[in-house]
Amino acid sequence: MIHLRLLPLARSAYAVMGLAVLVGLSLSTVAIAQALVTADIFAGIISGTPIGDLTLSLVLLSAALLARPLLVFAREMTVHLVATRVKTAIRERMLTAMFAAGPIALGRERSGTQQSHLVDGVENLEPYFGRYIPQVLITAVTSLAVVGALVLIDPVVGFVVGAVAILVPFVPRLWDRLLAKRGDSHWGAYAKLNAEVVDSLRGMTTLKAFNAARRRRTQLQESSDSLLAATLHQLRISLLESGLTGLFLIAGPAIALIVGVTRVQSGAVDPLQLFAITLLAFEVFRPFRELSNHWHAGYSGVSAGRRIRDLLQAGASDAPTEPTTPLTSANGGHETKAAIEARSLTFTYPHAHTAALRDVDLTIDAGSTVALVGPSGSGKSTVASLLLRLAVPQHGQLLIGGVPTSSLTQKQCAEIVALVSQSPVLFSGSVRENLQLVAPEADEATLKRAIDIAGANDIVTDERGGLDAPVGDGGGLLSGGQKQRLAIARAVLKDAPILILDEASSALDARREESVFASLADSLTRTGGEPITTIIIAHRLASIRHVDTVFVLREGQVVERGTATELLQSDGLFAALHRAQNEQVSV
Ligand SMILES: Nc1ncnc2c1ncn2[C@@H]1O[C@H](COP(=O)(O)OP(=O)(O)OP(=O)(O)O)[C@@H](O)[C@H]1O
Repeated sequence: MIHLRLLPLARSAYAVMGLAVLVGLSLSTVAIAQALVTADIFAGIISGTPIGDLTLSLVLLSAALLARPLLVFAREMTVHLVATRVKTAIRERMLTAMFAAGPIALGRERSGTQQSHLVDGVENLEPYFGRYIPQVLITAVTSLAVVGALVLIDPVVGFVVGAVAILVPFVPRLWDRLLAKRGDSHWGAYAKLNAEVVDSLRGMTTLKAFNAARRRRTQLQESSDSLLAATLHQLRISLLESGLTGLFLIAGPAIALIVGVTRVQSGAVDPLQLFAITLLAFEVFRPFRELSNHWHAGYSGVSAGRRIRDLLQAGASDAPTEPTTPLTSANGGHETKAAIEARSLTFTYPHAHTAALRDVDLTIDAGSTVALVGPSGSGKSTVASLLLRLAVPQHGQLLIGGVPTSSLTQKQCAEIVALVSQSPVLFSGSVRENLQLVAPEADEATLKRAIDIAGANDIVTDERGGLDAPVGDGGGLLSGGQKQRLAIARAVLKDAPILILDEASSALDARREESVFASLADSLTRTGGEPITTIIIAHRLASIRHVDTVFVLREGQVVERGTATELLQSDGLFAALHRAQNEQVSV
């Protein structure tokens, strides 16, 4: 059965799949030729033909025997080629779609599940596209041709064999729906187990700290049992189907032989032609046997393929992929690139019931330093996400340099905005590799300057290995504060017009935080000499007392704005938060 809706997943490999079909057909032609020549030799031997007269047939038989392994080799190579093309293209498309969809859209899908789709799911497509689909065409053409040859030898035998051959692919179709359901639940159970394993590995410290490893193990055991049950269910149906198909494949040649014998007895067929009938009947059903084998191997690919197709469709973002609005020319100069404005900005996360931001109006001048403060969940990080265009507002506008983010590409926004998030991600490798991720061309001096500004010199001491000091998996060899400072250095290196520090220094002690901010304020001008707009999202209010403007958010709305001194005097939410923090400190 061909799933037409999955076929576009293999569009980059259509030509190689065509080649695989050609090689398969050549292999079938050689097999048929071998059957015919063998039948000729048998008939010759039985009828007492001198061996010399069979020389040509013997040479042809030898040639067929030599050609078959060569063609099998060629088939395996083309299957590999199809697999490589399909897998590379799909993984590329999936990654592009996942990047386009962004963390907000993908946030509901577990990382381990995404990993299963990307790795094992795509791997499972190999037998489907590499072997099964070409084999469908090879089977149709070969069986039809051989049935035609049988009809030429004897129409009755030919039609009977043809009728049985038609039944072979149709009977198992009765199971297709059930098999699809079982395949889906098998893939679902597999992806769930994988997601739980990934979660457990990532959360190993937490599990140990809360003495929850045993409970987690029980959970994993349960998921593993469900996977086993789903595998066995699927296997049972597969075996039933294989058995039935196998029965037809044995019965087909047997029926051909029985009909052939009766035709010989009735004098309609020459007894010597019985060899050709028998051997050709085997060739009618041989491709079906291969098709059945590939079907079972490829079925996991069908279940995974459906999920992959859904994921690709979900990732089809409405974001422009080509810049339609050049930021600089539209707004006459570099400086304006860093100006930010929100007009009645309203945003609700997918599947959320309440808006994270409601009717927000704010203006941030280019080159200024502002702070977003407010209680947890008030919408501060959401502003950062929208500036990076991880989503666009449902109502109102967010403008960068006078251009709504909805008219900008994600790439444009990523070029303009450097974000240090609450939990920055470091990649396994050295300090240098992590920094060069954003500035591949940066020389030693530039890297060291960024590290200096971020106050991260203790990470690159000679004992650690300097810039080549390893950071460990996810930055596991660094302390929380060191990770944050390295992430700040990385953002500084990006040299973007807008820098957002989202709780970027929460793990630093107050004195070090102050010194990092002071050093940032002193040095933050872009390479071209333009000042950088800095947005600081912070809970520790003492650290933002020098910013130009403080915006106070509550339940998605800006409820206060002004300098820290003005806000303290007005005795509103900011002053209340400030008092609460001071009380905590004095306790
Ligand atoms: N990916 C998401 N999907 C659904 N809702 C979300 C998502 N991210 C955040 N929210 C919700 O949006 C609201 C604003 O969240 P946001 O992270 O912007 O708050 P915040 O002010 O930065 O909080 P904090 O100070 O705790 O970091 C919260 O109610 C939060 O639960």
